[in-house]
Amino acid sequence: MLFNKIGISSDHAGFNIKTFLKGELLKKGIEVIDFGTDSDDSTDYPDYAHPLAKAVEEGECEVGIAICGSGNGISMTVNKHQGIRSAVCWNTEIAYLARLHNNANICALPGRFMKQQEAMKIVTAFFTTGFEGGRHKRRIDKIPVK
Ligand SMILES: O=C(CO)[C@H](O)[C@H](O)COP(=O)(O)O
Repeated sequence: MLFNKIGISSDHAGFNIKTFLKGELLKKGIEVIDFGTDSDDSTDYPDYAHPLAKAVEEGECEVGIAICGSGNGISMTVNKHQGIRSAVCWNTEIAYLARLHNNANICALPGRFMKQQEAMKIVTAFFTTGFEGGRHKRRIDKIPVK
């Protein structure tokens, strides 16, 4: 893994996968900061997305994992933060490209559409891939609204 301090958050639909991923990452000796939610009771994903995004933006966490049912709502929310590039990663190739080409700093997962082991393979691809830079750096520099 390229990162040692990871933030994680989810809504109720992502809670089970969050719990599983957190356990697996801790077993690997990675520090995990959990921004909730803390059960599968119905919640609103922005309440957990914004604290994660802030922590990644401010450097408290190097990168993050954000999980809701489809991955879309929580990814839309964290992407409102200027310093965040979140990608919905639904397979290992997309996760690899999100890092290699987009230098994504949050891996968003569709918790209702993947099994736990699949989610772990996806975050492993994300957290073991570096940014290629070059032409991709020029492009990501053009993403922020001036
Ligand atoms: O995927 C999501 C947002 O993108 C949410 O997890 C989903 O909308 C929650 O739905 P419900 O309140 O019906 O459990």
